Amino acid sequence: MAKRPLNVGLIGGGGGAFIVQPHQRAIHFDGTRRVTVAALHPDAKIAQSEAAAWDYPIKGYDSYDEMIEQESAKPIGERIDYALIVTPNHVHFDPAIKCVRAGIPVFCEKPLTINLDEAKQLVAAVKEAQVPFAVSHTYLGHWTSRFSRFIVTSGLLGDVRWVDSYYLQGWLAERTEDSGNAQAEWRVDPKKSGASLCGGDIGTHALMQLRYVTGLNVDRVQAHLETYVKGRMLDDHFTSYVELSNGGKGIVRASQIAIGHKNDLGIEVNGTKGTLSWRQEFPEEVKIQLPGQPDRTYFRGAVSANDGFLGDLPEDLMAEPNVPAGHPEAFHDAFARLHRCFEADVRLYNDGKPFDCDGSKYANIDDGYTGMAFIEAAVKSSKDGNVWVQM
Ligand SMILES: NC(=O)C1=CN([C@@H]2O[C@H](COP(=O)(O)OP(=O)(O)OC[C@H]3O[C@@H](n4cnc5c(N)ncnc54)[C@H](OP(=O)(O)O)[C@@H]3O)[C@@H](O)[C@H]2O)C=CC1
Ligand SMILES: O=C1CO[C@H](CO)[C@@H](O)[C@@H]1O
Repeated sequence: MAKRPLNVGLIGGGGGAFIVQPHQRAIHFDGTRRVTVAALHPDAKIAQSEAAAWDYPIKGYDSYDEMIEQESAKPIGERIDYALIVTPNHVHFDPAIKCVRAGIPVFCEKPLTINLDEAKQLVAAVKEAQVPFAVSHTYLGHWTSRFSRFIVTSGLLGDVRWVDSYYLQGWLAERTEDSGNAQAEWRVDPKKSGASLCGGDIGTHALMQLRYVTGLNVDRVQAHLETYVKGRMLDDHFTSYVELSNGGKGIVRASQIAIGHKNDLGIEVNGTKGTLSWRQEFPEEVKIQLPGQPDRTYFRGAVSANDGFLGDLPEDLMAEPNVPAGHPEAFHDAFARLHRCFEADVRLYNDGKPFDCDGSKYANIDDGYTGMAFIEAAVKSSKDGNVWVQM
């Protein structure tokens, strides 16, 4: 029997907002989810006019408070099945905790909050309410990220010795915030962004990629937060040396002043038996290098078991919906995979059944918390003279 499409409510996203658009496309990707309602703007009038002008019919709410109150009063099937929070960082905590307390599952943009105290409160609320909660670490949604995780965590590269996880951009190399760029304006404001600009905005993606692909945690961090563009109150360049939970080490680094780099997120893992490398700007390829052997490049869609390096491949990995090799998947596919996996947990939740939300398919509330703990530790380390700080 055809499934009832899940109803999604947007919080934020009016006007020329950015990340709402890839999300709403990804929500509609499978036909099993759709956007039905939205609180698109802090100003009620604008929120309503933006909703009325939306590209397909949605119900507009004056505010997210009104949306949460009215939607949570409806029965499952009529109300929103989950809320997507795509507001600037300082407007994550309030709508997220209100949704959670109202029993509404949340798909929240990263970083989880603007400080660790908010993150702690949110974790407690999610644990108490037992609702599915996703944090939007986009790049885990690439099939090749899943594949990389399998390769590293199954021990095919031996023990992890060193990891370089990075996210390099150049769009804030000048005072972009003075040129009417709304996305830059709030990101450079500590009240809206949090204690770190570059680390919070994109360093958290690099940290999450490291933790996801290796299955390891960061135990200690020693960081340099630097500001190259004059007049900024926050870092636009972020470098951290980290100790991993298996005794290995690595670098989690990010830059927004690296001219020429667009969204250059990537990871290299050096194990005792080989090296894996992956870059999200070329998300169809995973490179494996083994001593004394020619380099191997695996292309999504063209991976087969028992090829002399890979053993058997996990059924759920191979069963993930994708298109044949050579028809490239990218950013929107990654978002869609995250929403698809979240949908599965939301459906279980709606049916009163146990759901996973275990971090293997998308980042969960604990991952969001870890991102904030990492930023807090890195900021402290940098301020205190680049000392080691325990996570
Ligand atoms: N996962 C990923 O790959 C990405 C994640 N992000 C994250 O997504 C979030 C949004 O970033 P981005 O899209 O670039 O930001 P934008 O500034 O483009 O969009 C934010 C939107 O939220 C609206 N908004 C602000 N306050 C409220 C409120 N109280 N109620 C309703 N709407 C509100 C803004 O309206 P107005 O501006 O008019 O106030 C704007 O429409 C950030 O947390 C960012 O870190 C961003 C890019 C990529
Ligand atoms: O999380 C993010 C990833 O992509 C964006 C750019 O396209 C970032 O700047 C952003 O905040």
